[in-house]
Amino acid sequence: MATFTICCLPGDGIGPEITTEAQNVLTAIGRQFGHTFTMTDEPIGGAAIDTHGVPLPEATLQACRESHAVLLGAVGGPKWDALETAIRPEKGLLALRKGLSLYANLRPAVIFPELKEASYLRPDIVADGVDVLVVRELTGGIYFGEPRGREGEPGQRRAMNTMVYDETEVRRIGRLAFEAAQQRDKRLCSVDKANVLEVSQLWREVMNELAPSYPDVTLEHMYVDNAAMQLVRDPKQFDVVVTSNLFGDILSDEAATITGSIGMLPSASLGDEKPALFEPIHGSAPDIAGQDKANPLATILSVGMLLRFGLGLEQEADAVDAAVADVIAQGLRTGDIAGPGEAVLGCRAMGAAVVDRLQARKD
Ligand SMILES: NC(=O)c1ccc[n+]([C@@H]2O[C@H](COP(=O)([O-])OP(=O)(O)OC[C@H]3O[C@@H](n4cnc5c(N)ncnc54)[C@H](O)[C@@H]3O)[C@@H](O)[C@H]2O)c1
Ligand SMILES: CC(C)[C@H](C(=O)O)[C@@H](O)C(=O)O
Ligand SMILES: [Mg+2]
Repeated sequence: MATFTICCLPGDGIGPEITTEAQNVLTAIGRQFGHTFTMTDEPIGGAAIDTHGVPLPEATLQACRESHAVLLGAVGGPKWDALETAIRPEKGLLALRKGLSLYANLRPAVIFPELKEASYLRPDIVADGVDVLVVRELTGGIYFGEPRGREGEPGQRRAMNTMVYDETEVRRIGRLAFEAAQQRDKRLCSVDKANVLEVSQLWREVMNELAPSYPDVTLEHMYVDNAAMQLVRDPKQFDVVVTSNLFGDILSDEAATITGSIGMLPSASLGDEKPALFEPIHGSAPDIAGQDKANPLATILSVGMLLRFGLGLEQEADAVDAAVADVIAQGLRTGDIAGPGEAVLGCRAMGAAVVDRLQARKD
């Protein structure tokens, strides 16, 4: 029994809707296991631009630093699309990840047995299940490299981003990925573009240097273009995938096709220090915002990761994962994972169903 401070950042679009459901699950876990989760909502993204003029107010970053873990909904949306890059809502999220030194983003793509029909992949491909962990480097690469910006001459606009990795940055994400593979099926695939990019050649060298320290793990390398194809052609060949910031962003959205919906993919962003950050991999889904249509399960599964990786509460995390598995097994579906003719629940009803299952499992 303990008291934990959780800094919640609902953000924009569907962010507040899915965060509310995740907070209800956390409260239910607290009731069940005798913990107190003190949750405070802080502004980030477009919502913070509207109220504070910046996407990551200093007070938000400070509140995150003073918490045991951070739970984020999503940021961004058309309302802020015309803003210059420096103050776009997404900038706040990137500054938060960098500000908390969260260099490792774990994105598990697991197919629930009852959702095989919802998968975009052929039935024979997902028949035996799929379980891939994408380990995405999160605070380096082309997202943060210098120089960046706009230059050029009249009549010829030019823009620039730079992909940079230090060996230290590659080594620390590599270690984490090897260790993750040791806990799983002991297969690590490092994804790069070493046939073209210097940065990828360094990435590959460092991964190869690490390999002898993990003799139980099989390391292979794959070019990102091939990896994008193999992920949907034969996802079972992958156990843990480690890759750079941009490649990981793209491949993890692609991995969502395996599970049936991006609304099912949670994530944990970890550094060497606490607090860590937990968020669904999807965005603010402006097309369905405010309509009670969003799937809250990616955010609820992120609460599971928060309990496991952020607070070290394994049993509590297992309870969340089991409750989500139960509602899926019961046939409860939001619109994004519903098959033809299946009844569709809203975001609130799906969140409430998970809370009910937690209660039922306890009784
Ligand atoms: N971590 C984040 O906060 C994050 C991540 C990705 C995109 N974004 C931002 O979100 C905004 C919209 O981006 P986008 O449209 O490219 O990506 P998106 O992930 O928001 O939406 C892509 C598609 O997936 C659907 N979708 C997403 N989450 C869903 C859920 N929980 N339930 C059901 N359907 C869901 C949407 O309705 C949409 O059709 C942009 O401003 C983008 O920069 C933020
Ligand atoms: C919103 C954007 C900055 C973000 C990213 O690219 O990291 C998002 O796509 C994600 O996957 O979390
Ligand atoms: Mg993304």
